Amino acid sequence: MTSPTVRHLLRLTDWSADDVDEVFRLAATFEAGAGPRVDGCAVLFFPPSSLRTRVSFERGAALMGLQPVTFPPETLDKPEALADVAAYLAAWADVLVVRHHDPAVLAGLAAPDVLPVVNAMTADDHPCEVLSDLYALSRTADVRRLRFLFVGGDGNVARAWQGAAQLLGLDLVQCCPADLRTRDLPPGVRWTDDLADAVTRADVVLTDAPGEHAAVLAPSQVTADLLARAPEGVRLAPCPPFVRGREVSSDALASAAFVGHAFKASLLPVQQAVLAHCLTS
Ligand SMILES: NC(=O)NCCC[C@H](N)C(=O)O
Repeated sequence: MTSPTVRHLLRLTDWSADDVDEVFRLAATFEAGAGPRVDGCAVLFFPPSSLRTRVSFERGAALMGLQPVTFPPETLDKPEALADVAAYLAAWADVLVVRHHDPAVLAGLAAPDVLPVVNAMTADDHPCEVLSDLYALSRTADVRRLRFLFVGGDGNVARAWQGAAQLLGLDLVQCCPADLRTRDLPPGVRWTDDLADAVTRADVVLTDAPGEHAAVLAPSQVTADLLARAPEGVRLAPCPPFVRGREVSSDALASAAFVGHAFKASLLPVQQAVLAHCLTS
């Protein structure tokens, strides 16, 4: 349970739909160059492999008045209690943005409620990524009326979409072989292994890197032929880093359905909005 005075973003299901609406409202103001200014310091933890989320958090923080100070996540892997780390950092920092594989590290930093902790990806969640895609979609559609098809097995991006579906009542189907599916799907989220059928009812097709399951997921590659079976106007938003010829084909990425590059531009205003929302609680 978090204190009412410190708002964290550890997982989307800790938030309310009103929080998401407020983040989208704030994101629109940041996009228009009129977002609130929040002077202070954001301490970020990112591995060297991070690209998009790190650039957009660092740039976004700087633009809104927060000085970004970035460390590798291993900085948090010392025997020192995470509550002590948070208590010391709170003297100079206003918010922590953390990418770390272990969600317990984020929970440990958040537990003393001395400053907000924002999840920039763990092994089992990625809320900012999904908020960004939903914001991009919300600019032209009512996301609650769209049908989402996640093509891929259990994982952090799958679970982030499932959390969003649970919170916002989204129509979401996971499509993958049975033994890769998420076991504890939230109420309302469905599973199928029939991709050719499921795509006929998909307005938004989502993917994630297959990790160690590339071979078994190869038949689930999203191709232009597959997308041709989808309703008109279908959008393909693969989670980067995607690989042509693995979870998506080159012709799918060259098709009009592909919105990936354009959608990720929203990481900047959405993450600024998340920071502002957490800092103004
Ligand atoms: N765009 C990103 O922030 N990357 C998401 C990578 C998700 C992938 N399942 C991973 O854990 O590396």
